[in-house]
Amino acid sequence: MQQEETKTASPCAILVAVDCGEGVYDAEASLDELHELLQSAGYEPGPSVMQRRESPDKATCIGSGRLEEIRQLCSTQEADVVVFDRELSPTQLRNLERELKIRVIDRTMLILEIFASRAQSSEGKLQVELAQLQYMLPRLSGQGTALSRIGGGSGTHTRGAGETQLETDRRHIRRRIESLKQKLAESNKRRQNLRHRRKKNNIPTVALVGYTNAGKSTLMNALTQAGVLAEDKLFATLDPTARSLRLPSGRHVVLIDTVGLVRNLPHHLVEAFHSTLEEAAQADLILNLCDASSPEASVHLSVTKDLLESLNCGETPILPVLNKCDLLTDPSHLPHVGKFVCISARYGTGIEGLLDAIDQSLPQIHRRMKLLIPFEKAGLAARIRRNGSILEEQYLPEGLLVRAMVDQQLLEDVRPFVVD
Ligand SMILES: Nc1nc2c(ncn2[C@@H]2O[C@H](COP(=O)(O)OP(=O)(O)OP(=O)(O)O)[C@@H](O)[C@H]2O)c(=O)[nH]1
Ligand SMILES: [Mg+2]
Repeated sequence: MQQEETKTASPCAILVAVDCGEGVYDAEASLDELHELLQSAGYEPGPSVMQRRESPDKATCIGSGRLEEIRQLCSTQEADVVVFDRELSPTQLRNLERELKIRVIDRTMLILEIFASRAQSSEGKLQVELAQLQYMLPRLSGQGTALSRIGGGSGTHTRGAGETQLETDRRHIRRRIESLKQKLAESNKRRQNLRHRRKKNNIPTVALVGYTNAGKSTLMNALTQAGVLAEDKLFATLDPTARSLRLPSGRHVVLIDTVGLVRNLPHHLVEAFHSTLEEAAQADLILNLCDASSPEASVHLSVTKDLLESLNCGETPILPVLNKCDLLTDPSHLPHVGKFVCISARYGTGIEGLLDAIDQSLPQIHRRMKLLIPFEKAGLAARIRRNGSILEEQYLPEGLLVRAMVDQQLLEDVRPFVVD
């Protein structure tokens, strides 16, 4: 008996790119990325359609000929969704869904969807929900489909006198947006307090920034496995994406993981993640991690750098870290980025070099302190002098009383001898 053909479990998507010749837009590369984004969102990418035109059609983004082609494709491919590789205006989205009688999403909605499924920390979840609601608010069609997709649920809210369902939904969303903003402001405050505490304790922060899939989390884990991750005695409450790390010099730093980037990151998302990304931009050192085996590595590095610059990273040194070097067959394919470190986070190659580079790239900070050093620890005074300076010294029966500028690297060692 012939087996009945079953449709694959993942929804099938038709990809659409409209190339209007904008300077930096590379339709092919962007479509490839859309392909990957679809896969990571759990879709099955189907055929793609590309159109070059002077400007996007105001009503439907693409021309009527291509629209017909997509309609055909949808039916032959039994597609479930059509994905546009650019942002669609509320009008375009509405018209396209009406014309194609199928779910239509744009690149931004897709990215937001991925973020929503990935967000782990409660703050991350709030940030993504805020971005989604802000994006959807003007795009509500009144049919309730958009809302139900992002978990808002439509038709369940009490309608005010004379209100249409659409108005009710909008009112509900606006209220939720306000409440999300408030919650985020609170957690932002908590984060600021943490940051101040670290500053006071002189603990430098190192931010791990980079394109999605560059290997940031793998690197975080590699550092843990290398045994260099100190248990966080110093900071009782680190947020889930920050960890304490001890460098070979003995200096402690806080390593911050950040949200993965993609080109044309939806601006709503950047806005929602502003405080997190800004924290990264304000770190003492930024590691710009990229997948060195990707032919797009240079683009990825510059997308990240541009974003950081838009966040006023100012004087913060940025160290490019080329990851996945185990996959590199031809080293001449490395992106040209000046000083950089090559590693393989997966195999732990180059991790020591990276830690040394972090040590060297961090600004050397000296701290003024008063210490009572027992005579048997006289060697410590010599080390302080070598890496910093002793401003005043006095011999007491208990030991040497000094006022000194102590190098960051020695902070741990001198801690037991600090006097107020
Ligand atoms: N071959 C190889 N694969 C690696 C290396 N580092 C990471 N990967 C793989 O790359 C993929 C992505 O790694 P992640 O650590 O999740 O990347 P990420 O930067 O945290 O990604 P996002 O969380 O999406 O921003 C995983 O499948 C890793 O196993 C490496 O050095 N070599
Ligand atoms: Mg990650």
